[in-house]
Amino acid sequence: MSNLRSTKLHVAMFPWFAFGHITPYLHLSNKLTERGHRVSFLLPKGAQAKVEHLSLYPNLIHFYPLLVPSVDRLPPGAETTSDVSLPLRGHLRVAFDQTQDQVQTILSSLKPDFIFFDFSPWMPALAHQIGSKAICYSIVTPATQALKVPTKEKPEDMTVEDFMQPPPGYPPSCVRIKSKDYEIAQLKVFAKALGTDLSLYVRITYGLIRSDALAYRTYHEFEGPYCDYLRQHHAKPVLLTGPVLPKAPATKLDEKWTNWLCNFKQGTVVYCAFGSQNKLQKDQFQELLLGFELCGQPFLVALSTPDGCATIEEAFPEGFEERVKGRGWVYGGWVPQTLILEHPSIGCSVTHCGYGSLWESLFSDCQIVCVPYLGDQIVGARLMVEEHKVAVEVEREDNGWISKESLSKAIISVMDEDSEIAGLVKYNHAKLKEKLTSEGMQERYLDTFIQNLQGLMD
Ligand SMILES: O=c1ccn([C@@H]2O[C@H](COP(=O)(O)OP(=O)(O)O[C@H]3O[C@H](CO)[C@@H](O)[C@H](O)[C@H]3O)[C@@H](O)[C@H]2O)c(=O)[nH]1
Repeated sequence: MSNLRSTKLHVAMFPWFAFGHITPYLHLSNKLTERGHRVSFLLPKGAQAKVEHLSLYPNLIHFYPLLVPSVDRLPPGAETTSDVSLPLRGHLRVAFDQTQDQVQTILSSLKPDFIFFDFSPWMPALAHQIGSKAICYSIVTPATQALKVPTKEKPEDMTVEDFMQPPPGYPPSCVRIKSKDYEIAQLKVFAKALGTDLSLYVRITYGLIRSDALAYRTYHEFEGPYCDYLRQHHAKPVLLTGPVLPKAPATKLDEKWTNWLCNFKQGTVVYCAFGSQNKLQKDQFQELLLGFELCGQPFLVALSTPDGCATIEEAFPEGFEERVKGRGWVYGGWVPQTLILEHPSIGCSVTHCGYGSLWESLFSDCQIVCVPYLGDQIVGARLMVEEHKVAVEVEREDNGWISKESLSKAIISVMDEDSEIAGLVKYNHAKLKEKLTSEGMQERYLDTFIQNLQGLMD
């Protein structure tokens, strides 16, 4: 064992061509190289310049740029999901698969000990051919994958109806997909083949089935039963890295934000952001703003400009700016979320429950309101609301619409100090946060993760 522990690993990373995937893979790479291991990182050529500043150990993290082939209907030069609208994502996956020859040439010469991948079901065969182990490293909550383990011989045969029922042996849990039109529509997106491409479900599931081990960015203390269920169902090791959030930036929150936030009492400002991918329709955007207005609290909302509008101001509801002057700020760009969540005036995080934002909200002292959009975000919200009871979820209408009353009601329910639910989620959140932020926990998880990898080596 002591020999194994001193073995320095060489890990290759090949995440899906999306910054939401590349970034967490890079955060893990930093943690591996901090311990003296070596990382070879394969990514689209143009993406390298956008992320290499995140690499903390440039002497141990080596980037290998890939040329993303031009594929029918893909805009020229498209490399990542940021360059491609939702309906064309299937074509990007085709281009992603067509990098296989380049990937094979690079990996065959590197012969890493491990290859981490998520969306390339062909990777395990390639890895085994060159004597590497294939680790399916998922950047979303494992509870999502536990709910959707294939219960038919072929993942292709799974239907949306199959996903509505938890699979046999699924942990006793309230984490479920609800039979509402909106949630069913999200499942359909996941299960439907796009153009010539496999469905996302089939693509991911074959990766899970063929890999040597599964890895997740979570703690057993947060969603242990789902990890255990996956281990049992797939009959292979399930390794946990912990959330691996990057260290808070050394910089302080800019005056632009602090000057405004300082106008408000401690714990009163509602912060809202929906991650890197969500673009709302103008009518839903306006309704949400009216919901913030209605809740009566000060608010800082960072959302992208809705579809079809040139500026964020153009999308404001009639008279909104005047009415909320001095207590509401709607910002149409990128904000320093982790620093904002730490500001003492912030008292509530209204989040889409992307896995990164979910962890950041959990590690803050804010009350949490969940507004999930995509499949894994819905499951993440259920974990927070139904399982751990640390948050509330905004009620949607069957078709997915969120009314101003519904948003405002959810915010008031956690911000009104006299409300029973506010006290309950605050108490549970504080208890869970204490458990998840105990001294040295993240580093211990990473040490164990690496030992487990070393144990997988022949
Ligand atoms: O104005 C902003 C908005 C976001 N962030 C940061 O950007 C990251 C966003 O990550 P995440 O919360 O995971 O959201 P998305 O990028 O939208 O998430 C995509 O990737 C996630 C996995 O990482 C999935 O769970 C989601 O479904 C998928 O939409 C977080 O660290 C935020 O702190 C900012 O700093 N400023």
